Amino acid sequence: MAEAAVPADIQCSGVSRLFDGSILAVDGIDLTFAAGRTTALLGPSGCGKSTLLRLIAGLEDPTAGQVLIAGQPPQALCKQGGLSVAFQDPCLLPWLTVTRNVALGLRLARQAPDPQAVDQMINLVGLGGFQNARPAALSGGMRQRAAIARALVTRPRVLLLDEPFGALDALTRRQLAHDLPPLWQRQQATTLLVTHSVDEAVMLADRIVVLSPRPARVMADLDVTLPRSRDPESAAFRRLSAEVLALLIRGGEQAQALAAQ
Ligand SMILES: Nc1ncnc2c1ncn2[C@@H]1O[C@H](COP(=O)(O)OP(=O)(O)OP(=O)(O)O)[C@@H](O)[C@H]1O
Repeated sequence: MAEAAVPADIQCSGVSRLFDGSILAVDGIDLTFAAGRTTALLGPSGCGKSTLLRLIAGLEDPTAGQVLIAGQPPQALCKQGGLSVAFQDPCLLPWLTVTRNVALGLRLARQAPDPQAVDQMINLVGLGGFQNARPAALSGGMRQRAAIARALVTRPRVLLLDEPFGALDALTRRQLAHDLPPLWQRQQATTLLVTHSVDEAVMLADRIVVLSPRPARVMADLDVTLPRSRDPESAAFRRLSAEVLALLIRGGEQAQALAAQ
């Protein structure tokens, strides 16, 4: 199995999304995500993070502005099987084994069957020995490992992750956040990670974009220059975490002050 796909940059120009004529979820986002980098999107609950990710995935259309991936609309990359999405809910088909659930990723991306790649990916995510298990026989963390395997087996150029570890207990979350990111970093997919966890963002991302309370606007955009193999106990890590947390809190306070006017 080839390790890396050809990366693709993502360009959001003036992207807005209005729901039901009055709920502005995303407002005029101008962001470029460089090919092959991992960006964490952070923001308060309900601010529009998932909407922005869905717009980039081509699952929603913007009401203004446009999203281009490698110069094309997202739907073009989807049709070529170059874009994978993983959500908080692993969305496995309960009647299929792990192997067939992961192989489904290739089918949905219109790629040729590749049993060897499927088996290799299952082993890489740490599910070796569970190829014939059905989702009901797996723990929550194992199901999420299978979902990530399904997303990565296609070697996507763009990987969109919406709180992939969000529904897991703290220990499992930590374990998966340790085990799985090296796999997508090795594939060099352009990765966007929506998360509520400041520490997860600082641990995994090359860049952190902090969004304002709804409607989502870019409030801060930081490069994470800490070397890889980051130590969450180090002074530099703690300093950056505190800085990002302060930005989030400040954004929430500003929104409250505006609402009270
Ligand atoms: N299909 C829809 N129809 C109407 N409103 C919607 C729709 N999808 C999202 N919204 C609204 O848009 C806003 C942003 O929602 P979104 O799910 O993008 O936020 P989020 O930041 O991902 O939230 P959370 O962190 O809690 O998952 C919310 O007010 C939500 O109710």
